Parts: sequence; structure tokens; C-alpha cells
Amino acid sequence: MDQVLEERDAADWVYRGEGAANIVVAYTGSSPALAGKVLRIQKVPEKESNFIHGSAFSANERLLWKDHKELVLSPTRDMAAQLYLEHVMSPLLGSKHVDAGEFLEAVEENINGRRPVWRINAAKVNRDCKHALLLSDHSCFPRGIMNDEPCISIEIKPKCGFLPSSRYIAKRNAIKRSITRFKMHQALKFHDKEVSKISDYDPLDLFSGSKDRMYKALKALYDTPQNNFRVFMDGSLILGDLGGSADSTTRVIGENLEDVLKSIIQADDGLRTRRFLELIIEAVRKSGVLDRLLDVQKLDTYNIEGAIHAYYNIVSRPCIVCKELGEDGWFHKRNSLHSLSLEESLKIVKDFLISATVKDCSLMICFRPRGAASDSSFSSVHLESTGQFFDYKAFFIDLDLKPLDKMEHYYKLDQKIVRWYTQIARDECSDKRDGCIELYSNTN
Ligand SMILES: O=P(O)(O)O[C@@H]1[C@@H](OP(=O)(O)O)[C@H](OP(=O)(O)O)[C@H](O)[C@H](OP(=O)(O)O)[C@H]1OP(=O)(O)O
Ligand SMILES: Nc1ncnc2c1ncn2[C@@H]1O[C@H](COP(=O)(O)OP(=O)(O)OP(=O)(O)O)[C@@H](O)[C@H]1O
Ligand SMILES: [Zn+2]
Repeated sequence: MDQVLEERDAADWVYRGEGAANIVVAYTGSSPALAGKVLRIQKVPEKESNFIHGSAFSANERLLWKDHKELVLSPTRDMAAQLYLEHVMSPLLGSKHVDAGEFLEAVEENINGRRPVWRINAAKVNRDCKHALLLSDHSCFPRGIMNDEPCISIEIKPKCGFLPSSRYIAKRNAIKRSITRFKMHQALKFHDKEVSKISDYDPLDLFSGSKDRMYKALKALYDTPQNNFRVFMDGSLILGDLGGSADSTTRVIGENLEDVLKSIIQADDGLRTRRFLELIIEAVRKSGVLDRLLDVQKLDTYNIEGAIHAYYNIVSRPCIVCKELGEDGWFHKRNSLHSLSLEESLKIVKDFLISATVKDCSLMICFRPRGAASDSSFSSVHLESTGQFFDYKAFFIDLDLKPLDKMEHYYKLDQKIVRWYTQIARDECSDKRDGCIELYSNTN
């Protein structure tokens, strides 16, 4: 891009949000080129290991992503991240819903004392970071002439929307076939004090396509947002948690959502929140975004209990999983995974990692009442219960490339989650029958 951002421009960028790895700032200045944009900046320095032999990837990762030459040739990991958005995620999820953004490199660094704006004094930003991703602000619409309708947006981190059915799931872990990973993980997070309350959100409800079940899912997200649900009004957070922690039972709400919605939803007091949740359901169903997301999540057909063996084939190390488990009844099935060709193993692990990205991404949907001046380039949705029409746009965010060397972590975390859940389910069963039914049932 032509424009050089200088240190004094930092005042034009305001804090928008953050996760574990990135901080996001939104532009509030007067440059038309940057209006409606956010910068996504890394919080922590990239590991030295990210720069093996001048490439962002290790030799095994270069093998894994070899069909995407542009990725493999990236000199840095964050440049690869942008290319991953453009060349892998966008074709899978649809370019209409993936903003590949623009990769900014600090080429002007230290020239004439000018420094890039992402060196702003925001808390925890990596001050040595040389790159940032310039994206559209998906929490609001671009401001146009005669267009000052308020906009409201939501951010949902839906997590995994299906139950695994891989034959490689060990018998002792059979519970994974009937209880969602989200529900089991909640129990572990609660035990580890990562969350102070167990969420009733069930991803299977959200992905079900049934209006009633989707409403139930959204109501649970609204009641216990954690890091799975946020609401923004004209770009400012009004419900949910800002900033990287999974626990947000303390909601940051300046005003009551019901009141905030007065300028958006035409319904009586006490009904607006419900109507708003219905509006989200309409937009999700009409856009088909979650159906598409689910299809990509389902690329994980082997489950981590199968994919981990393919991983060891690729890295040419003895499989610690087979070694730990020894020769039980499952040995032959796993063994068949160790006789797969390198190509077959690469495909299994690549699909697993793509699926991991989309099990962890978030969906932002932004709405504004459709006025006479509405830009017809946006999709519209009808909220039958109030008779209103809304413009909306739906985008996936946080579609980060997951590193190959996370595979062992995935396996260990999976086993930890299921072991803990099986244990409490067993304890509950021996204590009281009701608890037993609740723990073994996926319907909250
Ligand atoms: O493993 P999970 O399901 O807990 O997902 C992690 C997320 O935890 P949560 O959604 O709170 O359960 C976790 O989210 P939080 O940091 O807890 O907000 C990250 O998104 C993490 O990805 P990465 O390491 O930043 O690439 C996520 O790791 P990945 O598994 O997606 O690599
Ligand atoms: N394009 C965007 N428009 C508006 N807000 C955004 C955009 N991208 C990110 N955000 C906000 O910034 C927050 C942090 O961004 P993001 O999820 O990409 O960070 P992260 O560190 O990668 O997260 P995680 O911990 O899940 O890995 C988001 O939760 C969202 O509220
Ligand atoms: Zn093995």
C-alpha cells in the first residue's frame, strides 16, 4: 500500500480486541484508504524455530504443504498465515466469508526515524514485530454518505460441531462418540479453574439447522459467553469478554443489551434480546456459513487418535502412542496406519490441521437496519417477528495455520479431556443416578 504509517498516526488506532496471540486495533482517523480497517498485530515474538533455512516452515511442514508452493516459499510465518487465508481457507469456506486481508511489512522501519504504527504502546504488543495484517473491520459496516444507521455485530467461536466416529477411537474413549468435545472440555476447564461456571452451550445445537435448537445454543452463549460469544454496538463491545481469557462470566456490559437494542430492533421491552437472537439464526441459516464450516471441520475423519500415527510416519520417529499402548486389541488397526504411504499420511495430517483451524475460528456477523440508503452490495435478511429487513455481512476470523509440531499436544490434551470426563462421569454414577444421566447425555 502507498501510505506510510508513522508513529504519530498511532493515536488514530483504538483497541478492538485480542486473543492469546494477537491484538487487534481499529482505525478511527480520516484517511479514506484506512477507513473501516483493523490491524491484527502479533503479541509475542515468533520463535527462532520459525525461520529454519530462511523458510517459515520446517522440512516436514514444507512436505505437508507442498501443494501450496506460495505457502512453502514464505520467508516468515506471518506472511505464510496471510497466504494460508488466501489459498487454503478462502477456497474452502468461500471468498465471500473470508477476508484474506493485506500483509503489511515494516519496510520503512527506521527510515527517517519513521516507525510503523503497530509499534504503538498497546499493552503486551510485541514491539519487535515487523508485520501486521490489515483487515476489514467486521464489527461494523464501512461508513458511507447518508449512511449512519447503527450497526450491531456478534462474534461466535462455535468450536467443533460434530461427534467423531472414527474407528481409531479406542474403546476406553468411546464416550467421545456421544458427548461433544466442548462439553467434556468444559468439565476439565472448570476443574482447572479456567472457567468459573460450566457453559450449557452445545455446538451440536448451533450447527443443527433447527431454529429451536439454534435458539437454545445462542441463549446459552448469551448466558455464559466465556470466549465463545461477544456483541458489539457500532464497534464497541457491549457483551462478552475482551482480551484473551476464556472466562467471562463477568460480562462487560455498560448498558443492558435490551436497552442497547432499542435503536436496532423494533419490539416491546423484554422481547428485543429474543428477537435479536432470532435475527442471528435467520442470517446463519440464510448464509449457510455454518454448514460450510461444518463440512471443513469434518475433514478430520480419522480423529486425533488416528491422525497421531500418521504424524509419526511423517516425522519418522517411533510412535509413542503405539509404544505406550502396547499390543492390545487395537494394535492391528493402528498398525495399518503405520503401513500407509508417506503421501497418505501427509493427507491425513494436512486435513486434520485444516480442520483444527476451523474448529478454532470465530464467525463475525454484522447487522444494520436496511434503510433507503442501504448499499445493495450487502446481503439482506428478514426478521419476520418484527417485520424488519437488515443488511448483514458474515466473516470468519482467526483462521490461523496450526503448526505440525502441535500434533503431540493435540493427542495429549484429547486424552486428558476424555480421561477427566470419564472419571467424573464414573464418580457421579456411583453417587447418584441423575448426575449420571446428565453427564452421559449430550442434551443439557
Ligand atoms: O485446543 P482448544 O480446543 O482448547 O483450542 C484452543 C483455544 O482454547 P478454547 O477455545 O478456549 O478451548 C485457545 O483459545 P483461548 O486462548 O483459550 O482463548 C486458542 O484459540 C488455541 O489456539 P492457538 O494456540 O492460539 O493457535 C486453541 O488451540 P487449538 O486446539 O485450536 O490449536
Ligand atoms: N477483522 C476484524 N474485525 C473486527 N474485529 C476483529 C477482527 N479480527 C479480530 N477482531 C477482534 O479481535 C479479537 C482478537 O482477534 P483474534 O481472534 O484474531 O486473535 P487471536 O490472538 O488469534 O485469538 P486466539 O486466542 O483465539 O488465537 C477477536 O476476538 C475479535 O473480537
Ligand atoms: Zn502409532
